[in-house]
Amino acid sequence: MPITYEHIKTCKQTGARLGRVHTPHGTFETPMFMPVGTMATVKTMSPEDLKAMDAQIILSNTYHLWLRPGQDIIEEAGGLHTFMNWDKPILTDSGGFQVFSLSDLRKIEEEGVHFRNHLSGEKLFLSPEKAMQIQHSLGSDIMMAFDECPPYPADYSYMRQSVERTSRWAERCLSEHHQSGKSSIQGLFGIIQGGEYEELRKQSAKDLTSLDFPGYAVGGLSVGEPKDVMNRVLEFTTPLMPADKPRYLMGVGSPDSLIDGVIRGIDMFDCVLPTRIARNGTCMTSEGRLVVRNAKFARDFRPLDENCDCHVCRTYSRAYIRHLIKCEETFGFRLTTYHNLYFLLQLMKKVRQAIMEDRLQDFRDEFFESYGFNKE
Ligand SMILES: Nc1nc(=O)c2cc3nc(NCCN4CCCCC4)[nH]c3cc2[nH]1
Ligand SMILES: [Zn+2]
Repeated sequence: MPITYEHIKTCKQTGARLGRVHTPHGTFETPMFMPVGTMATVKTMSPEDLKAMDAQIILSNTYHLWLRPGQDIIEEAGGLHTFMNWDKPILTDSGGFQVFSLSDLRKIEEEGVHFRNHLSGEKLFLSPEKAMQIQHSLGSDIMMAFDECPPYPADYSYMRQSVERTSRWAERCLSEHHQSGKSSIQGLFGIIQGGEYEELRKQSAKDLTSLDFPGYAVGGLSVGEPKDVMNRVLEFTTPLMPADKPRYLMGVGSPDSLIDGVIRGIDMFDCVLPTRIARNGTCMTSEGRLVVRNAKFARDFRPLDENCDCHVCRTYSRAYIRHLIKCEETFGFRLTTYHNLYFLLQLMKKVRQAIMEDRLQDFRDEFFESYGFNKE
């Protein structure tokens, strides 16, 4: 069993859990945020930067690495860990979401998905088996099943058909995985779909938990639905997921959504938000978002966040970082990216501490107050 979950405690104030996930490349504590390294790099960060900020696991993408450089090159390099010089855990998304969000979709069939390469326009085909073969070549510690992430909103009948097909695809992923001979060194998580429909979430959870996955994700969220819809879906979905296995909410990364997801029983998160907004000069701080490229910071020699102890905040000023961003200097993007990732990783460390002290609801209220979120 390459992936195991160790439950440490449940917060007495909320449903939040403290745990550890053991993988072939090491253990990470949960609740945990995963920096996204789509093209085998967390944009502008080195592995040393990621270790300095105590990132314990990163995410990469099957779809992108299949297209460029190709999984055969990465396999020849000895796998993704060696290729990118990251010796801690790696989770790879299966390509389901990327196909639907990046390519002009041609057709979803029982066998798989026909679409065009979003770079070259060439016709491509991705199936559950192919998605598993690519992830086996990459050698990720945690692989994701190949699923359909339906658009939001989607009507009930479409969603039901999609859930049933995703469940059949999950079975095909599992059998491909067991036939690969890699099931002792790589783990596979199932992805629960069903949109905002409780009956379909129940059906999807029943189908997938009847198959023995070492962990489960909640898919089909963070696709444009309002936050209260996401929170409602989590409230009736996480109780359907095994308590003794990791629960992963895909594509979620704003500070309020992370805290609210943890309170509803989620252990793992990933999102491009911190790294993406960093590259347009927007920073997450304890007092809310700070758009450092704004002219008002031209002579502001304070750190990005006066409550942050990261290397960037101890060394550089808003004025200097604003200057670099305005000049499109790569070093500027490195500084905002480092701080944003550090901010979210520190937030998760404070969340784990609050769970240990049974005060996560209080922590949520304090954080929302200072960050400027409404505390509804
Ligand atoms: N295999 C798979 N299945 C999903 O249902 C899924 C659902 C997802 N939902 C998101 N949302 C990403 C939202 N992100 C927010 C910041 C800007 C870019 C988009 N990523 C996802 C990835 C996913 N991967
Ligand atoms: Zn900082």
